[in-house]
Amino acid sequence: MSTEKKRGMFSRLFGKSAEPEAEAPETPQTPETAEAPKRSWWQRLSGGLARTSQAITQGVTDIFTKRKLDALTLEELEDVLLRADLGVGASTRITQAVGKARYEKDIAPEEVRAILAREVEAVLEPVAKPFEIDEATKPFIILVVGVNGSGKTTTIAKLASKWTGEGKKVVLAAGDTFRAAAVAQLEVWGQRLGAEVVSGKEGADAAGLAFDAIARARETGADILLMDTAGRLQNRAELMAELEKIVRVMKKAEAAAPHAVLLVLDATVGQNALQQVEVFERIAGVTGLVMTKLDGTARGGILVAIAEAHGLPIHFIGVGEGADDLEPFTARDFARAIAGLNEEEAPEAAPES
Ligand SMILES: Nc1nc2c(ncn2[C@@H]2O[C@H](COP(=O)(O)OP(=O)(O)OP(=O)(O)O)[C@@H](O)[C@H]2O)c(=O)[nH]1
Repeated sequence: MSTEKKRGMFSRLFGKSAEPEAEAPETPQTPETAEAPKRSWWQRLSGGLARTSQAITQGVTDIFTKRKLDALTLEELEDVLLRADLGVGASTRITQAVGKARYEKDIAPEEVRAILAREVEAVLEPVAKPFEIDEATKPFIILVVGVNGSGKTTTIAKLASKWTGEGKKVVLAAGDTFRAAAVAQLEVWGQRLGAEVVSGKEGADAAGLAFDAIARARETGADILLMDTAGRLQNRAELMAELEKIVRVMKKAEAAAPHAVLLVLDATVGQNALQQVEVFERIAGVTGLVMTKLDGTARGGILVAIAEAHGLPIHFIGVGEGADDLEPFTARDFARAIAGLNEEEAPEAAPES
């Protein structure tokens, strides 16, 4: 990505210019101090998933308004789910579950959407795992991998913002040594967030940089080391070999490293994401997924297909470019949002006896 683009990305993330200032601001701008009225996570999630949920709800309404539930309407429902990229397995199962409900009878579109939400939640629940940082392991070393432009650097900035905001000491390693713009950008973010950035010269060996970054994070008593890497297509053997080397060298510095390997997936790439998971998992030992750009697609069901196919934990999802637009993944909220249901009301507190 060009330097210009990266600058735009910075201002979208933190509402500020990406240029380092002559004088550092007294209080770094964080999402908490930004002036825009804060939308709740549900508002951002349902807003971000609007394209997917509209495609599904419109499809369901068109099919089931004034028509009974039979083989033809079920087939049409399955097509709507496949178009939203939920994958064959989940689409077939959901369709069967709807079929069982009221075969040969009328069914309201709302009822279909409720069944859909329930079934999607059942697929996602086992993979919706909070990202855990072992506090006893310092530095906790996180390697961030993915194809070009999937959102790695943005995700690192969002996570670093979250964790520095919680008072954790974070070191960033600018492992995308191919692009000077990426390194410069991470340095600006580091400055803003008060996180040290370890970087090398353009074209420097990324594995060597990883080794140095671990040493530096240790020296400075950091809680977390977030290691960025260059984007690489999963079918480019030499780039995947370089990634293998990064992992190998990290282990020389710290036998248990990396403690977590996050694969950042761009939801807009559709079914190709399934292959990305397979290759990155094999090469780098991916421990969990971050799915970005769910706001940029009507095919957000891909997350369901990935959950079914791979069973890897999904830790975070991104539904926009702002620092607040990345949140821990929860199966129920996601399922309700793509089925076009409302936010679930908090259960009322039990009356005191
Ligand atoms: N709409 C939207 N855009 C996002 C999201 N996450 C990241 N982006 C945008 O995606 C673009 C690429 O993000 P980067 O973080 O540069 O991606 P990268 O993986 O580091 O890219 P390379 O270093 O080129 O491999 C930027 O314009 C980001 O603002 C998201 O959840 N929603």
